Amino acid sequence: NSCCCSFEDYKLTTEWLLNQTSHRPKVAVICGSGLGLLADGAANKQIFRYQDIPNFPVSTVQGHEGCLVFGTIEDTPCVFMQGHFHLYEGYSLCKVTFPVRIFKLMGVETLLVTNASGGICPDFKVGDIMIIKDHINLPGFAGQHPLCGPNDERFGIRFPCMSDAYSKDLRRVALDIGSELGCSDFIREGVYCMVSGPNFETIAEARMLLILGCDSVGMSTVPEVTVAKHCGLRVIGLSLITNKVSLDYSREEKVNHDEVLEIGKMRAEVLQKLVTTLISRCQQQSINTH
Ligand SMILES: O=P(O)(O)O[C@H]1O[C@H](CO)[C@@H](O)[C@H]1O
Ligand SMILES: Nc1nc2[nH]cnc2c(=O)[nH]1
Repeated sequence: NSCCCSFEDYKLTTEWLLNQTSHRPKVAVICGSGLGLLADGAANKQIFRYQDIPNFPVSTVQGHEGCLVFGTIEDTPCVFMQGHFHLYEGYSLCKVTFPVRIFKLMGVETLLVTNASGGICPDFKVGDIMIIKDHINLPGFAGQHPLCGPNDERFGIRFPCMSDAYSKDLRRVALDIGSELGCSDFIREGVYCMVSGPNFETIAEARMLLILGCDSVGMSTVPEVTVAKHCGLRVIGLSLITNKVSLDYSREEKVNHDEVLEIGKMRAEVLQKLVTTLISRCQQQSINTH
């Protein structure tokens, strides 16, 4: 379970990208299932397919295009991952989180993670956008953790603090933008729980997650956020509630991945507006605090 990538692997990929592009991103955006279109608003785009980037994993899931897109949003240089990686694809957590350390070495300061998740909180509706306030690393409890193995001090310390994983300042900015855009009635805050997948939850599992304090559940994001915090990146997370997780044996609806992607399309426009405004404010905030 220890890391399969050496510092030289990270360096090689970083140097390859720095030689191929003149973009020097400050914000990295990870686009979750069906959310690759978040990159559409960027100008001066330069696109790399994952399969052409040395050491990069490739996307194997529908709704994950498998492209790294460099570009600018207003004046902020950004990089978008159209598709990310999951344990259930058979990747080690070292591979799942590989791009985060590349971003760090390229000079990125802020990571904006997005994903699709199932709503556990009974108040949540399909199409809600949940600003991630905190997470529960369920695979981590069982030893599936991206920081297991020898610690590389060049990235961060052995025992990183995780009590402030999601920037309080950026969460407030995201809430403000939501209200400016007139979306307050479907913007929420909550706790995201990662499970390994690939099956969706049984009803008993969903009930357990509710008792544990989870507001939504998905199969990603937590490893990337953990590695990002370890290496000192600022993190903000948005989770699109694509379905309600069944907590009741009498409910007949059955969740499927097509429905997850469909809700992504439905909320595409507003999510894109939220993300682009957030990126430009992130950068202003970072300038003001330096
Ligand atoms: O977390 P992302 O990849 O956005 O997508 C979520 O949706 C997929 C299942 O439909 C899983 O990959 C789950 O993690
Ligand atoms: N585990 C899990 N992942 C999801 N991704 C989108 N919806 C869901 C869900 O209901 N459960």
